[in-house]
Amino acid sequence: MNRKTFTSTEYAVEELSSAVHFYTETIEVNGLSSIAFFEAGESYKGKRFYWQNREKTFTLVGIGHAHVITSSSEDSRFEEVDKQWNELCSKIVNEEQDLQPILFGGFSFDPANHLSSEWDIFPSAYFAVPSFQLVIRDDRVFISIHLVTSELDSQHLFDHLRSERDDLIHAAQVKELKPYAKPLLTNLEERFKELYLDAVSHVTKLIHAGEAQKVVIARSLSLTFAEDVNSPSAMYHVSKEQPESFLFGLELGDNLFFGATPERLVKVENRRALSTCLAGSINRGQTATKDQQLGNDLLQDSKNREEHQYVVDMITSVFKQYCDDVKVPKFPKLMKIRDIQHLFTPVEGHLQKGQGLLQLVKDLHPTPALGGEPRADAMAIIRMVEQMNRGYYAAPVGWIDAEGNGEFAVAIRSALLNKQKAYLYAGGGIVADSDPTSEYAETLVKFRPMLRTLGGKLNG
Ligand SMILES: C=C(O[C@@H]1C=C(C(=O)O)C=C[C@H]1O)C(=O)O
Ligand SMILES: [Mg+2]
Repeated sequence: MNRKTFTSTEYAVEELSSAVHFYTETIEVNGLSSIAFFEAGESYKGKRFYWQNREKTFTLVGIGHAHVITSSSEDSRFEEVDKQWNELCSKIVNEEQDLQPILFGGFSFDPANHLSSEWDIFPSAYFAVPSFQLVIRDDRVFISIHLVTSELDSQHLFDHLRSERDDLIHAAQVKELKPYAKPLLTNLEERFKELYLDAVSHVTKLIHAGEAQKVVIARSLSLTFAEDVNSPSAMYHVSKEQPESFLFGLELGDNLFFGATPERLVKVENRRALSTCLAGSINRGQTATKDQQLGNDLLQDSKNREEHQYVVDMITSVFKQYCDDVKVPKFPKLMKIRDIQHLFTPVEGHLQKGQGLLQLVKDLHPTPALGGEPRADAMAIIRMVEQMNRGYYAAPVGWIDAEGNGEFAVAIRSALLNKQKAYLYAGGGIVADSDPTSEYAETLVKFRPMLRTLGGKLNG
């Protein structure tokens, strides 16, 4: 068995030995709840993941690790993940199967940020091929087993996995999903609130002085609960809170990084690439008329249009390097989700030969929706003024298959849960005209879905 040994911060990059084989087997089963399956894998706690796309046409759950791919590199993590994944795929034994194994995981926002934080055990890239993989695609449910091994007699290992798979399916089918109680919150702290307000006003000055055009500044909340909150209940609640979003959950040790994000970074399906420019925000209205009025105000607001346009220009220019037939609508539309409305512009194109999803992720991250413009200046300013480590917040999270299809979302509207503690993150795009109190108010709205998920509330 090819095992990796790593300490909390350093992850070894291992070459796969030539004797390694990657065995897979997929069966189709009758209806199964994805959350019940995730929960059935409780003995694999710390080694599970969950994903559902925005359209709800694709759900993915991973239990256990057949193989882990990580990187602690600052500048070649995307290439390392890509290379190791391609190498592993070349070891697939039974390739004729329709359903290929999937690699799921995420990257940190800024690997050059070395501030010690709640994210310390997360490497700059962390991906896994699950031992047991559930895929629900267009209402059909598939369960796969994956085994990466160099043992000559792998048959008994595989038989063992088959019987575990049957137990997982059985547990997920017979167990009634109990409506989990919301966690009981005992403390909520706005971390570094004053620092955040100062940072926003400082950044507007830097922008006036020509140091950058846009910089996204974020802050965080720290929550404490009466008891440990488990991952299945967190995933259950988040799936109820913001249906019009990508749902994701990624366990590592005692942590669950999870959220409900409306923002797609990039999707590749049969060489067609899609991205979503999302930036510019306003509240939802109390009535339909008021809501429409707010939406129209947002569409015409020059500060928000400016925040948005940097994102459109940047994503368009990356797409033009990688794709043919790039299409970008001239004007943004509204994306309305439960608590907030955003300006959004879809960008699409046809991937050129030799280009792939992870290369696009590398060049797109961070877009000016989460970093700023120009990118390098904005990142330096964020490192200087934010006084926190974003960890995986605002960074790419998603999956890729053996054919290079896959999708990455931008992990906003998210939280890091660790037993009795959770950290929530939210930010906003600062431009020359930004005002600290309205930016603060915008983050309050962006915290709402994860706060509700975790049983908390903030006024404002
Ligand atoms: C930074 C966040 O959201 C981003 C910032 C937005 C804005 O400032 O208008 C809008 C959508 C996102 O791209 C967040 O939710 O934390
Ligand atoms: Mg904004």
